[in-house]
Amino acid sequence: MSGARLNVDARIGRSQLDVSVAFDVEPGGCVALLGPNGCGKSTVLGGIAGLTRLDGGQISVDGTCLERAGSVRLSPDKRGIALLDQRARLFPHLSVEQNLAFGPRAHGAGRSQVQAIVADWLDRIGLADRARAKPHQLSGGQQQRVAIARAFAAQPRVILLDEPFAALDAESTPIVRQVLADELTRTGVTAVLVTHEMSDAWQWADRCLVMNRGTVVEDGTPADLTLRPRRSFTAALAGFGVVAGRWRGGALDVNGRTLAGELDADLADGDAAAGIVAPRDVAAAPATGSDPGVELSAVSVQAGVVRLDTVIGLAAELAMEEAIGLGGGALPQAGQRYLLIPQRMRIVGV
Ligand SMILES: Nc1ncnc2c1ncn2[C@@H]1O[C@H](COP(=O)(O)OP(=O)(O)OP(=O)(O)O)[C@@H](O)[C@H]1O
Repeated sequence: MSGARLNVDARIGRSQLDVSVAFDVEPGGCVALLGPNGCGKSTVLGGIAGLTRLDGGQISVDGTCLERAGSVRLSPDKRGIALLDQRARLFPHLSVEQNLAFGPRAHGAGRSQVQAIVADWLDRIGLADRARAKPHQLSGGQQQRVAIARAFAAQPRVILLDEPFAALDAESTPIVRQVLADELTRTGVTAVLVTHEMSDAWQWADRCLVMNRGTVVEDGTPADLTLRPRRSFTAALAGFGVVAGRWRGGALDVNGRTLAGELDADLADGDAAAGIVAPRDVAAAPATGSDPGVELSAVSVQAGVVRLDTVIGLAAELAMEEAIGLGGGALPQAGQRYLLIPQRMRIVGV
């Protein structure tokens, strides 16, 4: 099995939103779709899988048209595309082995061949001793492993992954991630991944598309988006501090307070804007009588680095000693007020 080229040009009208995206995925590539809730990511996957009808555009795999709005429309089972989402959606009345046998049998594999494929998969997902179990007798993580195996056993040309780990607990997540990572590497299948985690994009995707209100607003490699995000949503995903305000008089106006920064977007005076700054580029000082500073919303410590988050979205990272010095002998606490001074802020569109 190896990946196919996927061409997507999908326009789908929803009551609240018009979704319109176009992108290609190289054979064996993985594109991540990121974006706020309700921006249309799952709708795009539904369009590719054939679950949602296109109102415009077309979907092709290796040059073969699967759907062209208003003319061609292949049913989901004829597309060679697997969709894996948060819920395993196994056939509830079939055992694990029968679920796994479904795809190969539909592809016309003979009895002994199907048995061999199923045995191989059971082994690979570590569930050989649960072959006869029904889905409801398995944990959520085990069901998701079976769902991954069932999807790959059908030898898809493209796999669509819609937050496949979102419903799993902390114990199952690494196991399921490993199974999926192994299969993506082994098969080289072309993939589209919907995720809310930048770390997933780093692990799997060669390209990321950030969507907002039905369209792609940012497009780049995981490194591009992490090093130089151009939208406030992407910046927040990448761990930047983000301060919302308006671009006014050549600076960012945050509730009447002015923050200086380098403009990195095409903004007109009065437009909604966001200041984004890496927390390590923000200095902190005690609030003074003349400047009450901002309220800390959270204080967290990781590997000796203290992160101060504020109610306006600005964040600072300090060495432990510095933070204790700032707090007068103890770590600063949420609810206290400090001055946070961005050294190198960029101002982007929201
Ligand atoms: N079956 C449907 N029929 C009509 N509208 C729908 C349907 N499913 C979703 N929508 C609407 O389409 C829009 C996009 O939803 P979609 O689920 O694609 O967003 P999303 O980016 O995947 O969100 P999330 O991150 O919350 O999963 C929303 O306004 C949603 O209410």
